[in-house]
Amino acid sequence: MSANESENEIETPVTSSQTAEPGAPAETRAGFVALIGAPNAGKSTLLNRLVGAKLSIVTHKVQTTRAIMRGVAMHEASQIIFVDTPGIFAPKRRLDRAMVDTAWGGAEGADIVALLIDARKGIDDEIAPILKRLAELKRHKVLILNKIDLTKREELLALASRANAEVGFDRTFMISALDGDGADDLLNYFAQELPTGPWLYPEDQISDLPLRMIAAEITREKLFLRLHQEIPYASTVETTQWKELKDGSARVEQTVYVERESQKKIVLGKGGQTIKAISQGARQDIAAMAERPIHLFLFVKVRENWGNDPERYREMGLEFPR
Ligand SMILES: Nc1nc2c(ncn2[C@@H]2O[C@H](COP(=O)(O)OP(=O)(O)OP(=O)(O)O)[C@@H](O)[C@H]2O)c(=O)[nH]1
Repeated sequence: MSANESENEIETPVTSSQTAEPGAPAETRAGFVALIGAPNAGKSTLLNRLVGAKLSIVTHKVQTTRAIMRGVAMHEASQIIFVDTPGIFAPKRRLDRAMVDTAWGGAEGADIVALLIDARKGIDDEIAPILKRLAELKRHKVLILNKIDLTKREELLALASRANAEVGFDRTFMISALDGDGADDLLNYFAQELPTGPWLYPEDQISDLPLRMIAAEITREKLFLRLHQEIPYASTVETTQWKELKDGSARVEQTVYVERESQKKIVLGKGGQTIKAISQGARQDIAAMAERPIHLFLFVKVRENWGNDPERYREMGLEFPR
């Protein structure tokens, strides 16, 4: 483990304007799909199918942001970024209830909102309030009835018409996330419907992107636990490198962005003590999350006006510009 304040050895994070690389198909599309579903509706199963392996790791959710990146699917010339909006379902604790509006904010920022329903369960007490709220949401909306392998056709049709009577979805899909039935149609649809524009993430980072983001969130948490009085909320952490090493460990480089030189000094602490302690705590948690030993390198950089740069937020996929 080491903490380093030098800026020279670090890769420059790739910005979205750089991601429309030569060789990429002419008309690229990219956007956010908010996948909402009750626990056990089959979200993870569906995402694993659409995005591919490596996703299971992101079940360790970080509940501090409005929308949580769950994975990125590349399909033809489209980059489909799936986000989760935790807290929409079953807000039991008071804190959760307070988070519900925030969670819906995540859905509002997405290009497409997709509601996944376990067709066997139908519209129960959990789903009914979600439908009500979705009806008011002015967004591109999609209904996905899952587990059709366990459901009779008549029941599916009845369920589809009932849900559509309430919400008026732009499209309804009937799928089995488990055996893959209907998954390709869904992927084609998302790929076609997202707005045209450059990809938001470089292709070679996609498989470990969720890991990178959760790792950044862990370090940010350590930073704020220690320095919340001195450091403004706008400060942030980005994982700039995640490299799997042959011995099964990973080398992770992160940059802590602050707005002023004086804040950089605070983050570093006397003789680098503060950043060392932050790094140590973060390394342990990242290693536990990624289930492998981690070599963590932290850098501190001053970036003025960071908080006002919406492009930055979008690039992180966590907060949507309004
Ligand atoms: N038969 C059948 N089972 C499915 C299907 N999709 C998911 N399942 C099963 O339903 C259960 C829940 O699936 P998950 O993908 O873990 O559900 P989830 O919505 O991600 O659940 P949370 O992580 O709690 O939000 C698992 O046992 C899956 O195997 C399907 O299409 N058919």
